[in-house]
Amino acid sequence: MLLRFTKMHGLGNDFMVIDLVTQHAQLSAKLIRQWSDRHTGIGFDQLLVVEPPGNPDMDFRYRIFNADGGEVEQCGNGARCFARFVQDKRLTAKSEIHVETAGGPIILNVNADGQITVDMGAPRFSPAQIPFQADTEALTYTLEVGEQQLQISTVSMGNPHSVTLVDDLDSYPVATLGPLIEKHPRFDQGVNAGFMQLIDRHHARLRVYERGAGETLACGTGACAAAVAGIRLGHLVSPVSMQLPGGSLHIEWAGPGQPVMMTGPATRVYEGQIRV
Ligand SMILES: N[C@H](CCC[C@H](N)C(=O)O)C(=O)O
Repeated sequence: MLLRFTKMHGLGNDFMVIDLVTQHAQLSAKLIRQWSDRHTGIGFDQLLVVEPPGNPDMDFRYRIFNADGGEVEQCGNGARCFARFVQDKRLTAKSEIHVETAGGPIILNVNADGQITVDMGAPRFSPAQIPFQADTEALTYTLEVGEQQLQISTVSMGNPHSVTLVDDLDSYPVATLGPLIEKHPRFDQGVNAGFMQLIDRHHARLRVYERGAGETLACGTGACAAAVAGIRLGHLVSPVSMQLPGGSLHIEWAGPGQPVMMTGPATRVYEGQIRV
């Protein structure tokens, strides 16, 4: 059987997107790892799956799988591509789309200028919600990483994030420290390791070594987590322009209990078919 898919990206964070509303396929971690391979497969950071909603009040279910085949709770860049995809495929005529994810409900708005704004829900901070092993909740924690002691913030956007402030992002050893943080034993379910350089009160630069995918050109939930961490520490003020290697995202957060609003592009690359 041939399975139709669309290759898309959000600021270079790239995706295979499949519609399992009008198609049927049995996915496995092994098959997803084959598809994600950039030499022998399609190649992507994440696979995004569109399904009918479980909750009748929602428009769709949105499932996310990392390149390593693991299913995860949330993907911000993917959410913008999801909105573009379901409109392109005429799966909805709505411009405000309510979506259920394993990390909680999100709301996608396709704006007149073609940018997409996502209500990512409220960030969570307690160690149990990350999850992260710590005796009490704090703004920052000391994490033993190799020979170093890093100061990190932790934020859940439905998926787990650590944020480390650095002075010089370009020379920072993300390739070395990223995987050590990603699989650090204090993060029971792994973590996306963000590294942020402050520019001014409304601007910062960010690199993210993603759980299950490695360093990506952009990470939407990572941008949200870093902006929130910077605001909580008093270094940043909403709105924040978060500059990633693949481009910038506009992040707004009005404070505890409030949703994080992320705005950015979604790009179609090509339509494909693969035999399953
Ligand atoms: N690697 C992430 C999922 C993708 C997040 C990222 N691509 C985004 O845009 O938010 C995780 O394991 O939680």
